[in-house]
Amino acid sequence: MTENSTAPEGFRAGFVSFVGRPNVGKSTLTNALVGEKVAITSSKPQTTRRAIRGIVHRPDGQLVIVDTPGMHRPRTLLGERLNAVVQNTLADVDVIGFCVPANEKVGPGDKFIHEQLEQFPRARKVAIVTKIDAVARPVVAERLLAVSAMGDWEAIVPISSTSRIQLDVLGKELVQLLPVSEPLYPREMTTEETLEARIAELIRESALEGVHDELPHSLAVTIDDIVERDDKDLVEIYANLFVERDSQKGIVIGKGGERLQRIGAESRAQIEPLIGRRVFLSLRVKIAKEWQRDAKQLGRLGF
Ligand SMILES: Nc1nc2c(ncn2[C@@H]2O[C@H](COP(=O)(O)OP(=O)(O)OP(=O)(O)O)[C@@H](O)[C@H]2O)c(=O)[nH]1
Repeated sequence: MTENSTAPEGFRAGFVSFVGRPNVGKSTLTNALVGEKVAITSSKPQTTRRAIRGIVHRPDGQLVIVDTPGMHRPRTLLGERLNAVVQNTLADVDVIGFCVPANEKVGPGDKFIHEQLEQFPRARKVAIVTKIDAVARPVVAERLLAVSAMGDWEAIVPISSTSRIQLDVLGKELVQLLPVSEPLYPREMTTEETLEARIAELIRESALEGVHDELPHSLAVTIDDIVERDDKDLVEIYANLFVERDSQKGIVIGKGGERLQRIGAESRAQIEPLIGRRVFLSLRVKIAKEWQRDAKQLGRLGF
């Protein structure tokens, strides 16, 4: 601590990343800890695309959460880029929270990811058993044992993000493993992402709601323009929804444009509180063929 320090003695700050198979609840956990909607959650796997930072301000420390996409074996170029993001992120964090869901057995997918963690010796490892609200206590105990048998952990913490069980305990455990440091970010900050990126993600989340199969990987949102009107208390947002195929375009738009309208209404309801203004939202659905495999297209869509 420096002479001018405003942080209390022993204050800690640093970077934490949650890893685990798709759908184990990493984004939901980030949101629950940060207390503001920052990462995409969806009932469909592999929807988190970007390293998003959520910042948890606690009296004892500051946790900067880097939310990584699910680690998986690359199949497309997009998959490879996601994994590159994961690699770069994990090489740099102080703590890795390895998440396994209480409502599924620890399996080969979990073991694969656990093995990858050896590449990051710098980070201290904590095991987190998520979704404990979804199972009976003996099942939680079984999972804790299985995780404990996998290796050495600084701590093993069972939690539920949706029922808010043990979140404070987890926060405390994570902070204790961070270096003693001044806060890294100002108090009022909860995320480092740009407003534009957050808006695009809210739209993407609404567009994915209730649709199935490979649509999650085949949907990208770009923002063309954000216009603040002088004559009214209104912000105009022009966004594009990119899909790969005609059939997917149909899914997004829905019968008579019904689904697209709902996507617009739902996104707007979330964007308005975010920017504190009334919003006019224009959504256009476009096809970018095979964009997942095309490096040029990926660059254009911001990956
Ligand atoms: N019952 C229960 N469900 C949860 C909990 N946390 C998350 N879920 C659900 O699990 C699903 C996946 O959650 P996400 O947070 O999107 O999972 P993720 O690990 O970030 O997924 P990817 O982005 O695909 O890597 C969602 O349907 C959540 O509502 C929990 O504590 N309890």
